[in-house]
Amino acid sequence: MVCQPFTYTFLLRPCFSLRQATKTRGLVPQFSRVRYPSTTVLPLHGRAVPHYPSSSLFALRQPVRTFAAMSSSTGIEELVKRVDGLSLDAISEKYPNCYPENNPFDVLRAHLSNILGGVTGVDTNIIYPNLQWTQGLDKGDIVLAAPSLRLKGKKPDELAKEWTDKFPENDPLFQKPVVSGYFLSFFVQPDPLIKSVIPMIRERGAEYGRNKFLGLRDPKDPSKGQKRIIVEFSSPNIAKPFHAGHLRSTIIGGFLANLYQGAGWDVIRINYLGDWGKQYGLLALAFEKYGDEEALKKDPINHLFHLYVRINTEMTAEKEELAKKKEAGEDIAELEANSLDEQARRYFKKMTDRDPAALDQWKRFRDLSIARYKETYARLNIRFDEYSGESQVSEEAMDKIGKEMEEKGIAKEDNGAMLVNFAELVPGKEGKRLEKPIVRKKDGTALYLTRDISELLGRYEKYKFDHMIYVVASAQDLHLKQLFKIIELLGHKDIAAKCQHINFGLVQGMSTRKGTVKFLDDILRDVADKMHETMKKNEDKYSQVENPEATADTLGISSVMVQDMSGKRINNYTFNMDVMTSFEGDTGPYLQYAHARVSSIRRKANLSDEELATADLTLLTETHAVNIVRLLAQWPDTVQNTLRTLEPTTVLSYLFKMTHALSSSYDHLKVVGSERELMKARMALYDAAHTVLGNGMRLLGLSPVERM
Ligand SMILES: NC(=[NH2+])NCCC[C@H](N)C(=O)O
Repeated sequence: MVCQPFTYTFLLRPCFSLRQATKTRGLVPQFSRVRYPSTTVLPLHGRAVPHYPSSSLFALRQPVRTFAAMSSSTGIEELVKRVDGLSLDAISEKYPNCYPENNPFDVLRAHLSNILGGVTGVDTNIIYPNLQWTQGLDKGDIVLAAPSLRLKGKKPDELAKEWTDKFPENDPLFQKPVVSGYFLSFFVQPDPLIKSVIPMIRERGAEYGRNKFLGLRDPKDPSKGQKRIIVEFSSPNIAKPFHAGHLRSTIIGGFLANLYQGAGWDVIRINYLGDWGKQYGLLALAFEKYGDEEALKKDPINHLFHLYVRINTEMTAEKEELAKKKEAGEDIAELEANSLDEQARRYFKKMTDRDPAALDQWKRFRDLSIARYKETYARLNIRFDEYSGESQVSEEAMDKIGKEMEEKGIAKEDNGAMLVNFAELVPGKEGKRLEKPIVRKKDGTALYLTRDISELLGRYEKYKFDHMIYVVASAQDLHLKQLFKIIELLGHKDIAAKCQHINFGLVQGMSTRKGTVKFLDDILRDVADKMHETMKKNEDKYSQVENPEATADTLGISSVMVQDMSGKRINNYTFNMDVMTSFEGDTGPYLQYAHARVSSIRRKANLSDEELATADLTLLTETHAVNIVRLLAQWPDTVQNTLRTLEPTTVLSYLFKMTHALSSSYDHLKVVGSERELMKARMALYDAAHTVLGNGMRLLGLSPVERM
């Protein structure tokens, strides 16, 4: 299997090499292309006094006010108002793709750029995208690599020192930078950060981390509506096992759909079932022979699978038999004409000819299977807007496209079949790499690729999407490349450009305890059982859990999902039930435990919302408390960065950083047993952490548990 190289040069990492430093273009996704004229900033003993021209462009840009009006922003105002002349509107006017109402780091970067503009003499819009994340809190909150500003003449180390000396002594938001080589590390002043971030999280709740403006068609004018994205994922094949590839597609696709939804896109989730082809003719035959109505209704997925396996075994035996006879010189023409293979072909022909009885039968299989899939997806917090599938692609549409491909010289006849010889159509190596796929068989039937071509264009007709993501294993890299290229060759370069294949590696060593058949339900049941056993080991705790089965189920699902999301998508990983269900290490159960623990502190503290809202946050002075807040402040930026990496691990690594900071803080920041005011302040902090952990877990598709 050919794996695609991983294309993201940096994820959460700051630029620690010069090459990276000069290559990376900042942390904010460049969704909107609006660029604003650079403005004059006069640093005045740490007070940046921005000058904003009132050009007609700004007169047009009303949304800033709309943004502020749409979100209650008292928390973030706490941060902004510390700096004279700084305001939310001023920040979003000056810096592109900046949403300070949603993101404390946008405020911090804007203010820091304003200061550094004066200190370095470099345009603030060049500085802003070069302000990077740090590798850890000990390295600061923001880092700047001096060479990234591309000033000629002086050595980067010297520049870094010079800038540090010039940096204002008493800046309200930043301490003096720390220099190491040519890196300047900036540490945020704790007080304004704590007083803004905790209230901000309280105000925004589940919205903290979301940014509805990113998905607007025109960020300047919300009335123009949202951008639309189709996420196609899961896409199992009826009557065949739901294998690891489908599981990964389901997990990653569900996450991506949530991610875009949180960014304000109009998200359409499509499940493109494998439900068409000769094998479904064979399945129908099997049902005629051995089908059992009761069994079908009770467990359609398993029943159909067993029929499918049985008839396939028979068919293979029959084929061998025929081959032997043929070798022995017997005339097998008649036998062949009545073979299972031939019967299946004829049955499928009836289906494509829309024979009502044949179609009815097949539709029943499909509907019953979908009903069952839906139950399983619900356990994973997933629902689809559309169950599409290979069967839903119309023969007429495919005929039409087939003719068009022929007319345009894209598909050519070859031995009765139609194929696309990419080597003749696309110059260079790419043409060769795309190979020579068939789009019509000799007998006139369409193929997987043919159906995908029609389906893609049909979806565009129907949804006019701005973007479409296919979450499919990297084993199908070639298939999707061929698909997108054909769309392009058909003259739809614009549509092809909107399509993206999100691929992923293999899962190794996955089999259920009872056998090797890997239906999603079986996998989840096995993991839940295992989780249940683990829970039972701690008798004390176990006796306190109200509904251990349900909790074990949720924990089991979290185990599978977290293991899947731990590495980069393209990496293969080994399905290891012992590792994933352990409470040690960065696992699903550990993440759930961290969340439940904060809930339990809140229950024990027994403080009202009112008490938390009015807590005196100046009492949070310990390094542990400050560090938790620094991490909490990163959450919206992490989500925004995830829109660029499209990697669940970007979110997951953040969440684990958060859980580690929490677990090391408990001894230092006791809630129960502390003096009342301190108790309130600390609980307000932990409550904010609870919100952010929950938001992150839900974004990944997990169901956070309050007790376990
Ligand atoms: N549009 C697509 N081809 N999506 C992927 C479908 C995956 C296919 N059902 C399989 O199991 O391999």
